Amino acid sequence: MATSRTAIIAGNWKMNMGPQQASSFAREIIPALGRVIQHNPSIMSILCPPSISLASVHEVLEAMPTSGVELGAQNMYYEDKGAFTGEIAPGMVKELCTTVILGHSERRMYFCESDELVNKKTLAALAYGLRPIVCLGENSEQYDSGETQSVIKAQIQQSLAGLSDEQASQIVIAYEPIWAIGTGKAATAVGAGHVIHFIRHTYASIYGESAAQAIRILYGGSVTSANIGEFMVHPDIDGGLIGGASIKDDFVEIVRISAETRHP
Ligand SMILES: O=C[C@H](O)COP(=O)(O)O
Repeated sequence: MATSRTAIIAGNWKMNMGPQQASSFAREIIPALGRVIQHNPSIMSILCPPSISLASVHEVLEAMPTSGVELGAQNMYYEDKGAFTGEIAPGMVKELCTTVILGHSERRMYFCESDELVNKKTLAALAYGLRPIVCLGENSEQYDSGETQSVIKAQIQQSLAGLSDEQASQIVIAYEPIWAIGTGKAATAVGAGHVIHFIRHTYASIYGESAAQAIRILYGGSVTSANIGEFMVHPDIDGGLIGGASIKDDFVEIVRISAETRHP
């Protein structure tokens, strides 16, 4: 189906690049990203450095106001403020960012984040006018035993519960099969497209067809410039959440190829 959804290529730098390195990498890639985006309004790009490096990348973006590149955080807490040592609040993120990644499988795995917590964070992000990129995905055992759809359905029902009609059209979902993250074994575009189609269908059963058609659903897991084109031509896939390749020059190439191959 033809879509007017603006594609998103987001770079999740994970725990790489402190403020100085982030600033110098940002100065290197933002002008090149800006040139691609300015010629292709159907695509947007979001850089998500570690929280300690957000301010330094923000400073670079402020010096290049026409680039169109946006800034995102990799995580945040849901409370407004207070005694939550080590956490950052939605309002703090909002001062610098448009976007926040929530419920990444590494947060779920290493920091015991539940769907319930991801849901609280998602509602808080929306309340603050942030664009949440909510991550979903099955692990390799679940994939092997054919549980992908039931796992994904439960994650949607719990992580994305309680959205208002307006909020339901604003979120972004990233489908990231855990077995594909950082392994070099990306899902096939057909396989990812199939699950993403299921995500949209499940979402429609909760929030209606119009919201389901409005939201962007990205694929993530071992995406590089060598395979992004295959995902971007798929009609159900609205972009990518890029890990390892987002901290290399390859990221610019990924955005360029995405702009050229985005399905009509
Ligand atoms: O958030 C990004 C994903 O975890 C994908 O990471 P990757 O591109 O290194 O496989």
